[in-house]
Amino acid sequence: MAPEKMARKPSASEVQPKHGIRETRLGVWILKVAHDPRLVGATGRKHYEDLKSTLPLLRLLASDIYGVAPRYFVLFLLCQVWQGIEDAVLMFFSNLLLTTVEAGIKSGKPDRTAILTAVFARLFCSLTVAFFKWHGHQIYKILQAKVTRHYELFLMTADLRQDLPTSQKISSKQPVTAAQVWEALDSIIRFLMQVLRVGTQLALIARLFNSSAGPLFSLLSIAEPLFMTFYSEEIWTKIFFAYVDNKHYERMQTLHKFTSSEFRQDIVSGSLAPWILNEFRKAHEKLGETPANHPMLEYGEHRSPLFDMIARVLGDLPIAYCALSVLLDNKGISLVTFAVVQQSSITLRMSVQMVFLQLTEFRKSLTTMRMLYTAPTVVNTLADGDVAYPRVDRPMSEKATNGMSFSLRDISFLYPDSQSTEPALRNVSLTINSGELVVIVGANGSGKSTLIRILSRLYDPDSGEIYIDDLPSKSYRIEDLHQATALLSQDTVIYPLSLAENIGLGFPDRVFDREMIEDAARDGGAFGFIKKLKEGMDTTLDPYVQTFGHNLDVDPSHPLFEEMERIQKQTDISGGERQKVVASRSFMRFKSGKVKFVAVDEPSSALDANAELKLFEKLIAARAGKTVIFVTHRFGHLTKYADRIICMKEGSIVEMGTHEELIQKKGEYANLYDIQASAFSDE
Ligand SMILES: Nc1ncnc2c1ncn2[C@@H]1O[C@H](COP(=O)(O)OP(=O)(O)OP(=O)(O)O)[C@@H](O)[C@H]1O
Repeated sequence: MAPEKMARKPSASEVQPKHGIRETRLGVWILKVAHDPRLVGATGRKHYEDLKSTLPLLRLLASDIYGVAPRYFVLFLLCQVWQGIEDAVLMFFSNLLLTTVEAGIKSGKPDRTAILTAVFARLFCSLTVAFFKWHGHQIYKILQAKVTRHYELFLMTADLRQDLPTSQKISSKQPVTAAQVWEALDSIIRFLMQVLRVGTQLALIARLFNSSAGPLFSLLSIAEPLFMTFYSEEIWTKIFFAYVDNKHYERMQTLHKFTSSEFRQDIVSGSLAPWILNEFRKAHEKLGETPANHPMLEYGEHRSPLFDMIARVLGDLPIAYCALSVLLDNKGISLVTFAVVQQSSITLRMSVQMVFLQLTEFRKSLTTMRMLYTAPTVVNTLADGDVAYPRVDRPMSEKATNGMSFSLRDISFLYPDSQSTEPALRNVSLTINSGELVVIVGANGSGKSTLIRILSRLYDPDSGEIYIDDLPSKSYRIEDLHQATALLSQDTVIYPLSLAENIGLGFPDRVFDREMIEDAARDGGAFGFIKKLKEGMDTTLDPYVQTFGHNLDVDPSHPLFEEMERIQKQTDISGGERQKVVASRSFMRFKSGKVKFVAVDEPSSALDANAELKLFEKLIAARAGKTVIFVTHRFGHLTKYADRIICMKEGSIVEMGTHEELIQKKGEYANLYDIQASAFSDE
């Protein structure tokens, strides 16, 4: 079969500007290149506006960095400015030296003082270049460390102030890292210095030419880089997107995946190899000569030779102009100046090209900086109030001293970004009295944990109202409510800190109080196993370890290999022990004396029966002055202690009452209870 011709050189007909996008087929690829606004005069104004709007940003950035490291920033800028002008200065002194020498040769009487001065000036200049280069590097490293750390803290602060629903939104994820900020800053300064370099080189050339034709010559010197920038087909300076669009090539790539080991058992047992190879061969034949080179490589190929011809001629304009100016004007310029001007024009061309190459990066860097400064402006989803909790306007004798009271009025809630069509809570109305012990039961997904999260003000309902101690929950300072809440949930999170800190952070003000921490560890059941660990309370379970080895796998008995293994070794504890550490953190929290509401959401799934019983007993013993709500699947210990049991189903409360009342009712609760009870009676 004749190979299908799917690859052709792109022709004018293939280039279809549509919404500023040019589409080109390059072999098996389709390439879509965004229209470059630099080519259109009409957008020049927009560019100017853009640039104007970046000035306040640059000013903010400069004052920020100056605030972090004033001395290093000034030194860094000085080094950068020097690097921006050093080419022009070197060229100036070269010209001075050479013209002095030339004058001496011509007159037969060299001016020793002038030549020696010019030599020393040039030497001094070269030494200054080396000095600034070395110092510039040292200063760069120090400033980089200081600025990166400053922005790391800046971004962490912006991140950690977000509440739970806000942090879960894709739009509020941190778009930049501190390292990216430094890179952006570096590229902004490099770009500005490159512009300075071009400016000083232009000024030098105009001055060297020493006539009214100087500016014209400068212009001719930059004709070639300007042309190259505006008309070149360098893909990396453009915004583009490419994708493979060739069914035969796609088929070949798909079939090639069968060489991976995950399919080997199927291929061998099913004798699929001949079929795969045959299909691959057929697709190959159909693809024919169509190239599959990366579009970045293919793109420049379709440029017309005219482009190169024009660029070459423009590149020769400066030298041609010099020569012609000698012909037209007898005085002309000296041979040395001619050579220096020629050399300068080459350097200038390269500098101008660099400016345009760095322009895209400069724009990207400005965007990074804008994103950096918008990070702290993300508005939290949960409304913050200004009433202190506990309410100071209430006499101590009132019921608030027994714990937080809640009144939920017809609340409904669907998780933000949820894919579900059903809300997690639907029209829930409920009153929980101060000091009550409530147990919530219900099937998986019935909304128990969600109710706990709403009561803990981790989320706010979409509709309905919540009153806490007779005031709308939104009127309180959210931080106060969180300090008055101890949430012990099923998601046992161990922090990458020592076990002492893991427990101590229940009450951050006393995180270094070992005695208090040990006491909390005893209540949470963690003390026994922590004591047996080699490093006890100082053990860190998931420490930050970063190692780097090279060629160590050649000899696993090498002492360095053992060293690496020793450093990488991590301690782990069982799931139940993890739960005990987290429970101990809650007991530590109680010690702050601020806790008025304890929400316990199934924290005991990995605990053995004895440990679970002890945990519940300790929690119940600590309930004085607190409202306590347990979520559980296990009927028994808790349901019998409870003042009230709430039974949930599909986001709604279906039953409420004491254990006896609900059993008599023979409804949802009795049904769930019977299923568990029958498991034991059948044995
Ligand atoms: N973070 C979340 N994002 C989106 N949907 C969620 C999220 N958490 C829970 N849901 C959904 O909300 C509903 C209620 O879940 P919830 O965790 O409150 O149930 P539950 O009764 O505690 O269940 P379980 O007994 O399994 O712990 C479920 O349909 C669940 O899929």
